[in-house]
Amino acid sequence: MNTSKIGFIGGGNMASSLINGLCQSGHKPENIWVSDINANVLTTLNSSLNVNTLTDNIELLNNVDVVVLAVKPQVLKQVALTLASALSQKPILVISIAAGISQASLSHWLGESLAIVRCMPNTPALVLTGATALHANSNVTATQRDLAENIMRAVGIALWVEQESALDAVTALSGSGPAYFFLMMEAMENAALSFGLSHDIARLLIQQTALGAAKIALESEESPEQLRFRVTSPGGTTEQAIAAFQQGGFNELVGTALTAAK
Ligand SMILES: NC(=O)C1=CN([C@@H]2O[C@H](COP(=O)(O)OP(=O)(O)OC[C@H]3O[C@@H](n4cnc5c(N)ncnc54)[C@H](OP(=O)(O)O)[C@@H]3O)[C@@H](O)[C@H]2O)C=CC1
Ligand SMILES: O=C(O)[C@@H]1CCC=N1
Repeated sequence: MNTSKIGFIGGGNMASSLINGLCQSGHKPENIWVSDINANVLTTLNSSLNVNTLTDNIELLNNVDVVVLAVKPQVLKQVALTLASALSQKPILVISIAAGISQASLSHWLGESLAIVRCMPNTPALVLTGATALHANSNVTATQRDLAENIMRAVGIALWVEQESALDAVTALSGSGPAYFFLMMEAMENAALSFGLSHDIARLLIQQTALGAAKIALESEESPEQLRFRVTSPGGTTEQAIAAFQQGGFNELVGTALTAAK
C-alpha cells in the first residue's frame, strides 16, 4: 500500500475521480490533501471521503510528499508561478494532469531542476478502471517514477511513454475517450426511445452492451474488426446498421474528431 502523502491542487472532475479511486483502492484518506478555490468541491470531498481539505495551495505543499496539479490548463500558469518559491524550498515530485501543457512550460514556471511527471488519466479512475499514460522529465528519479506510477496504477492501468508528444495523442484517445462512448450511448438511447422502448430498459441494455463489448474486446485475442464480423451476420440486421454508419462517413468522422481533440 502506498503510504505517501498525496496533494491535489484542484479537486474538480478529474481529481475527484482519482481521489475516489485511491480511497477505494485502500489509500488512507488522512494521507490525501486537496486544495481548491471552490468551497463546495472541498465540502463534498471532505464529507464523502474524509480527506484533508484546504484553500491554500502553498499550505498544501507543506503537508505532502507529491503534488498533483489538477486545475484547468487555462489557469495552470498562474497557479504554477505561485508555487515556484515554495517548491524551491521543498522540491517534491510534481505530477501534472493538465492537457496540452508541456514539460518545458511546467519547468519554466515551477523550476528547471524540479522532477515533473506529466500524465493523462481519465475519469474511469473513479471505478478503478482508469487508463493513464505518463511521461517523466530528466530530473525524475526511479523512486519518483515508481511513486507516480503507483498512484495511477491504484486506479487502473498505467503506462509510460518515452516521447512527450505521445501524450497529445493519448489525450485525444483515452483522456477524452470516455466522452466519445457516452456520446454513442446518448445517441443509441435517443434512437431506442424513438422506437418506443422505455428509458430505463433502453439505458440498461445500452450500458450492459457497452460493458459486454469492452469485456470481449479486452479478453479476446481477436481484433475489434474480427469481433464486429462475429456480430454481423451476412444479409442480417447489423450489416444494415454498419452500412449506414459507413455511408455516413463514420470512420472519417472519428478520425476528424480525434484530430480535433489532439
Ligand atoms: N475531466 C477529465 O476527464 C480530464 C481532465 N484532465 C485534466 O485535469 C485538469 C482538471 O480538469 P477537470 O477536473 O475536468 O476540471 P474542473 O474544472 O472540474 O476542476 C478544476 C478545479 O480546480 C479549481 N481551481 C481553479 N483555480 C484554482 C486555484 N487557483 N487553486 C486551486 N484550485 C483551483 C476549480 O475551481 P472553479 O471551478 O471554481 O474554477 C475546479 O474545482 C485539467 O487540466 C484537464 O486537462 C485530464 C484528463 C481527463
Ligand atoms: O476535455 C478536456 O480538455 C480534458 C482533457 C481530457 C479529458 N478532459
